[in-house]
Amino acid sequence: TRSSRPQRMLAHVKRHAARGDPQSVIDAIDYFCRHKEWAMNVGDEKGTILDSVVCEVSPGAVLELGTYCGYSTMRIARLLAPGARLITLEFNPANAAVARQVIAWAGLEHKVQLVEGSSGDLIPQMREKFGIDSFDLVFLDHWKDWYLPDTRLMEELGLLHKGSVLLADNVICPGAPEYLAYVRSSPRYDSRYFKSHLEYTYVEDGLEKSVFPGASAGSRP
Ligand SMILES: Oc1cc(-c2ccc(F)cc2)cc2nccnc12
Ligand SMILES: [Mg+2]
Repeated sequence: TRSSRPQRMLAHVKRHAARGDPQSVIDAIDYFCRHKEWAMNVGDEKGTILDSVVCEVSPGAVLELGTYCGYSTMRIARLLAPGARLITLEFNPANAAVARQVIAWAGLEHKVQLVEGSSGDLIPQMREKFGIDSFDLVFLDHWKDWYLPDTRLMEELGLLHKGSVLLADNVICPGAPEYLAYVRSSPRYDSRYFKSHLEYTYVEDGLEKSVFPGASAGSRP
């Protein structure tokens, strides 16, 4: 049967990127998506914003919702300090299989834990299964309808601490209106929009960065 786009992307990485060199893997994927086949990686333009937020937060524990082929997983993992951990959740087993190979080609598998399944099922297991107490940074890049319910779930489970940062992709295209309304209106978040473009296109899109000021904020004094 015909190969999938993620499989063709992986083949391109193996042909053009150097093992153990994350930047060359990132560059190969960007080349593939810009010149051969578009794919829904966060991309180089929004990726630069992601990089700057990761460096600013310098997180010890990161959760990524939506791995896809591992592009943003690598962008985050390559910037993590020794001992820092990135857990990435992917719903689609075929995509997860490709992502594992991409992450391994970059030599970043020791910094990343890729877990297959739905975020709604896995988020409640973070403590017991992965020994995570709370996340310093969460990158939301899965199905837009799940941004808000998953955020509420993380709040309720106490997985966000004072200063935890939520960074959400695609808040304009495809769009996450309910999520945006929530983080921008709730006294519980300081939210800021980073205007950019949909990966590899001139269509507007952007990232929303929302800092969780702490569970007490917004509740009655
Ligand atoms: O970055 C993204 C872009 C798109 C997407 C698809 C088709 C279009 F026409 C426009 C945008 C979907 C995404 N789904 C999940 C996570 N990230 C996505
Ligand atoms: Mg995206």
